Amino acid sequence: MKHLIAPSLLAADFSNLSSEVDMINKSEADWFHLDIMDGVFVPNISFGIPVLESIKDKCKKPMDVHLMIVDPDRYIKAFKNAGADIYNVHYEACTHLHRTVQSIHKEGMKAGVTLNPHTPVAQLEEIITDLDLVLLMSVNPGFGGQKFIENTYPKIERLKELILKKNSSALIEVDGGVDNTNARKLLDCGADVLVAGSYVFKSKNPVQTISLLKEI
Ligand SMILES: O=C(CO)[C@H](O)[C@H](O)COP(=O)(O)O
Ligand SMILES: [Fe+2]
Repeated sequence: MKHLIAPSLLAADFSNLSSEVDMINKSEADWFHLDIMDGVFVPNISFGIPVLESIKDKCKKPMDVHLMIVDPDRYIKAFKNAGADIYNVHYEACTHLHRTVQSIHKEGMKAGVTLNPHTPVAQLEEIITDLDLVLLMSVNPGFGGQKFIENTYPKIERLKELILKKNSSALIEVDGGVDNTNARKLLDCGADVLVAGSYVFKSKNPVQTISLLKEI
């Protein structure tokens, strides 16, 4: 499978959101990556359901929603109604992860589980066959523009091994500090989806930057 690119709107110009969405629609990007932060699970607040609702009809590609919030179970239906296609919850925020994954699927969304940099992939051993996606954080969640954590490479390899061992079809997504210096190696280690925020939106030509990531 050709790898997928999911630009993170966290780094977009919010005063120009509509044209940023159009830019992604026109580009070779595969998904919209939407970072939801509640100021509790992570020390930052981003945007929420009303913003997604206002762009959902404009977004012509799947909406990959990354929930950096406590108790993500409470908002499964609300985000589904706001246009989410993929509902990515943090392992660290879920007490009854299996039930959460069931609820996400019941709403007709793909279920993703995100791991913070310190959380071992082995924590997913008993649930990996139920997942559509595992998102590995390659920075500590909460902010864009942070430095990529090098331990992500062997972590991808360990996750890939687990996925193969369990015959799971889960995709591996990597999020945080992704750019042209690490993308090739991330794909070689087994990543299927690359999230990129600052690298795309702070570049001179974001459409071209997305193509560059896509053609790696
Ligand atoms: O989840 C996130 C932060 O918690 C963002 O998706 C991530 O940081 C992308 O931004 P950048 O590419 O600038 O690191
Ligand atoms: Fe994210």
